[in-house]
Amino acid sequence: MSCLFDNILAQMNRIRPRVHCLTNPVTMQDVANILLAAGGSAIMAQEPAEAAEITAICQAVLLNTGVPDAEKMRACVISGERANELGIPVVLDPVGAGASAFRLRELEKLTHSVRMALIRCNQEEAKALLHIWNGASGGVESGVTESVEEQTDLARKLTEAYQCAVLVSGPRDVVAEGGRAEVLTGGDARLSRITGGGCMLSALCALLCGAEADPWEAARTAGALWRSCAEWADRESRKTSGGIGTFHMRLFDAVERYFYRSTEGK
Ligand SMILES: Nc1ncnc2c1ncn2[C@@H]1O[C@H](COP(=O)(O)OP(=O)(O)OP(=O)(O)O)[C@@H](O)[C@H]1O
Ligand SMILES: Cc1ncsc1CCO
Repeated sequence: MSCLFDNILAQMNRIRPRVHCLTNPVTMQDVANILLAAGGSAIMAQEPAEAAEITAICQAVLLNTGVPDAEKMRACVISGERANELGIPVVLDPVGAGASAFRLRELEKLTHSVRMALIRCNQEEAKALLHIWNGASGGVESGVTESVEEQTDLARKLTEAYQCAVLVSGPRDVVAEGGRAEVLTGGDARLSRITGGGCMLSALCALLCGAEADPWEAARTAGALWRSCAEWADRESRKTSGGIGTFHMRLFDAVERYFYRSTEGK
């Protein structure tokens, strides 16, 4: 499978993008480690006074709005605006967008100020961003799992509304941009039993965007390989009768295996 993605992976491993992550404390360490395992690196900085400066030394920006507060959201706008000025790709992970009015209002402000290269979200978050969600929120988990047709329709509407590539995740993922859409299958359901499965996927999308990949290519590559990683981690953990903790750890081994290439002298 990875040979399909050799060019994009070679490019990422040559550039070794540094991603400015405005992320959430729940998954911050996993996000930093998954980027290192894949071949890139992370810098987490969310003080508004330094956000623009840190953005300028990175190849991509990840705006993960889990655990939001007013100052963090201000830093997201500053970083995103600077990235737009410098032509640095911005990936949005609107964690729990449908969970509170505050989140949705702040996300509206953010998306009005910053042009995203890619939005990676679950199905409830997609509906919230489209203002078609008024059900009981699943919090940061999705409160909705649609049919493949409905999920594809959701992804198409999101790409149209936000004029960027999108990856709407769930039991299967749908990547969409402009008129095209692709469904990614496989993977392992245990990915939804650890926290941060989506946060890490968003980070991998940002990493590939930072390797000068087209956001559509970045999303379908990260999405497909992340599913392969989950399958591999599932197989490996079961060999030693490992449970969900072993699965979590094996995901990092899998990302090294599927994404990382050592480069001479490094
Ligand atoms: N039932 C499933 N089978 C296979 N893969 C799944 C399943 N559910 C989720 N995934 C995968 O898990 C990853 C996380 O997707 P999910 O939709 O759970 O994101 P999320 O809710 O934003 O996650 P988090 O907030 O925990 O970071 C994606 O790669 C997704 O495709
Ligand atoms: C559990 C949780 N709460 C806010 S962010 C987060 C991690 C999953 O996005």
